[in-house]
Amino acid sequence: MSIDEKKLKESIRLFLEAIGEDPDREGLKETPDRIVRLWKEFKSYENFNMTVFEDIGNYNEMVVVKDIQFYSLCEHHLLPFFGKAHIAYIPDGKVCGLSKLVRVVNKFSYRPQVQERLTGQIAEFLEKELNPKGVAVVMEAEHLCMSMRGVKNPTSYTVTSKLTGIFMENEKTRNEFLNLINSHKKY
Ligand SMILES: Nc1nc2c(ncn2[C@@H]2O[C@H](COP(=O)(O)OP(=O)(O)OP(=O)(O)O)[C@@H](O)[C@H]2O)c(=O)[nH]1
Repeated sequence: MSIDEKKLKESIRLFLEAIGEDPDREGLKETPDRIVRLWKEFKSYENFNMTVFEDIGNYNEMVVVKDIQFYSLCEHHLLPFFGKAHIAYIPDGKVCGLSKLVRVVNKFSYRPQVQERLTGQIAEFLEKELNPKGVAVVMEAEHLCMSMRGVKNPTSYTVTSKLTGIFMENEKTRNEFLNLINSHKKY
């Protein structure tokens, strides 16, 4: 669904009034339009071409893209949660463009979310698009709803994971993935 610009602008005005602000004051009068632009940008991450390649020689080992910075919004407070995603899969005859793994993360991140669902959606999408031997997704994130309000605990972070196929079945494969994402070497 696309953004209902009129409704969004009206609701931002109402929201500002409800928290005791004057939506017509200098600093706020453009805010409804800015928020419309922001949500249009977020929506734009939903669609992209999942380029895949089948000419990959005999490559049938793990592909890992780690430390993917992501930003999402907790659906309970609409405050950001953000951190790093690590994705691996073992191809079965085809791979995707590496940037597409980042695009998949963005596709599901830029919407009201919970971290557990987000992690699962990324893994399910890759399963569907690549039919690999298995997918592993680990996400580590700080939730501002726990840092800047409520329990006010900025040192804690949340780790979620979704493993499918060979990553679930084979301990050696799972450990290889965990070792790769936990090594701090860049090259
Ligand atoms: N699997 C794999 N993909 C690569 C490698 N080097 C570059 N790529 C990816 O090749 C893909 C080409 O995808 P296209 O959709 O044709 O190109 P694009 O529109 O420029 O893609 P974006 O980078 O997503 O903007 C990109 O996802 C690159 O990240 C590589 O060594 N292995």
